[in-house]
Parts: sequence; C-alpha cells; structure tokens
Amino acid sequence: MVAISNPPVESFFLKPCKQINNPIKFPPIPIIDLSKPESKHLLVKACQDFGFFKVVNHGVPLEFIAKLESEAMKFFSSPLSQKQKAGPPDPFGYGNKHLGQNGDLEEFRCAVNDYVTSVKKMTCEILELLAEELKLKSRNVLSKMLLDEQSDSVFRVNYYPPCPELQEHESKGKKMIGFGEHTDPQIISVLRSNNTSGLEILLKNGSWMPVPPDSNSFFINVGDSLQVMTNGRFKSVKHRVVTNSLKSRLSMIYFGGPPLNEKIAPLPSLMESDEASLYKEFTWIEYKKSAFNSRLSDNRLCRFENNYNILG
Ligand SMILES: O=C(O)CCC(=O)C(=O)O
Ligand SMILES: [Fe+2]
Repeated sequence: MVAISNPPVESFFLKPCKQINNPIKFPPIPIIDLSKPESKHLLVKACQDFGFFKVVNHGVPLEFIAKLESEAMKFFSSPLSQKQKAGPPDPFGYGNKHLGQNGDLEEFRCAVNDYVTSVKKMTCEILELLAEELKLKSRNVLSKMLLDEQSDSVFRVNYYPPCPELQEHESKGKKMIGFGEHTDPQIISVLRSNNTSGLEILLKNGSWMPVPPDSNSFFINVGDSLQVMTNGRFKSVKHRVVTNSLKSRLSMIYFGGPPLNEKIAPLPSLMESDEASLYKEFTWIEYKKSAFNSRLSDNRLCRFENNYNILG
C-alpha cells in the first residue's frame, strides 16, 4: 500500500516551551552504524532506552533516495487533478496499491519500488540483528513477518508546505503542529526526510526533543507491535512533526507490518520463566481496527494490556 499525503496543518499554536530562556540539554540520539558488528548491542539498547535511533552506513543506494525525493516533489507540485489520478484518498491523501498502473506516474511508481525494496532489506537486517542479540529462537522470527507475501506494510510520503504565518510567533518559542503526536502501530517504522527539521520525539521526562534532520540517514521507530512482542522491553516512542516557517518538509516512511491474521503477543522465548505477560494476544487486524477507531494521540495499546480496566 502506498499513500502520498499532505498532512493537514493544525492551525493552532502550541504553548511556548520553557526551553526558550532555559535551554534543555537533550540526550544524543543513538547512532547505529550497520557496517559494524557491535551494532547489535547498541541496537537493543536504543530500542529499550528510546525506541528510536538513527542508522548510518545502511546500504540503501543514495541514488534511489534522490530519485524518489525528486519524483515526490514533482508529484506534490503538480495540479490537484493530476494528483487525484494516483488513487482515491483512503483514508486521506492520494494513492493506493495500484499507484501508476494506468500509465500515469510510472516513474514515481518505479522510484517507490526501488526505494521500498532496498529499505525493506535493510529493515529486515535490523530486525534479524535484534533477534540475534535478544537470543530469540530463530533469527528471522521478526523479519519473516515483513517478508511474508501477506505482510500488511505501508509506505507513505508526507509533504509539509512551509508555514510563513508562523514566522512572527517563532521568536516567542511557539510551534505549529504538522502531524499530531502518536505512536506507530506496526512493528517498525523507517523514516527518511529531506534536510528540513520538524520531527520531535517524546522523552521519558515528558519533554519533546527535536530530531536534527539528516537526509542521508534513516530514523527508526519501534512500533506498538514490537513493544508488545518484547513484553514492553522495547518502547514504541511517541513522536510528532512541527511545521517550518521557511522550508517545506518531505518525509518518506516505510511501516513494516505483519500479515493481517498474525497473532501479536509477547514472544515466549523472550520471557523469563516467572514473567507475566503485560498484554493480551490479538491479531494485527484487530489492533488495526481498534487503532483506526481511536484518536491519533490515544495510547492505543492500553486496551490490550492485561491489567486494563474498562471502568478506568
Ligand atoms: O512526516 C514525518 O516526518 C513523520 C510522520 C509520521 O510520524 C507518520 O507518518 O507516522
Ligand atoms: Fe509516525
């Protein structure tokens, strides 16, 4: 599934953060060098401590990245009638599985295919390194869900136009939301953006940390399903995008998901003998339906927690 979307900018300002006169020192974002064998240990640590990390020496050809960026920019700057040919908005934006199959957008489709094939390979390598370091019973226990023909993975390209009206408020530390806070429901998300800032992740201490953009690297998020499969060891990190007053932001995200009927539950080979399962087992389709019926910012996993009490 391919979705190409122009996330609605919420035209209200976020409260200024205290940072303005009292800059917060943020922790460094873990950087994983995939060409180094010791990355396995750091990968697990990053998933536990942050649920988020940056990947360098990833092996995805830079020409695939550049080609997709230029095709996507061409697409977003084309007239609405042209963009609508990419497919009906479902649930929003443009595009579906059949992107470009009627002859339009052929080059865009090829660029998406090259990019996604390569990013999926890298993602599977990351999942296999994680499985090894976690001593799971087989190396492909996580990656096979993405490699399955029925894998419910999604690829989305987001375009955020600049918001010049923000400029006069920026000096007071105010921000405007481009994509509201949320966690990603799948197993793992792989984000690449142009060099425009905007992405922020929520730290355990409740502060939002801006992620400096790096157009040659990938940023990886643990998704809700991986949090469940690791019985809460890995954290599905909350994130959001704030708008930029001067520059447009283009991001491309591969969401690696399991097949619809896959059962999601803590992996037995990861659990200590006396460890209680924090989550009830569910299928990916059940979780997806429940997530689509909730608000973006809700903690969508809590309904599936073993100690969930419907009365609160
Ligand atoms: O556009 C971005 O940078 C992030 C968007 C995002 O978090 C998402 O599409 O799930
Ligand atoms: Fe996200």
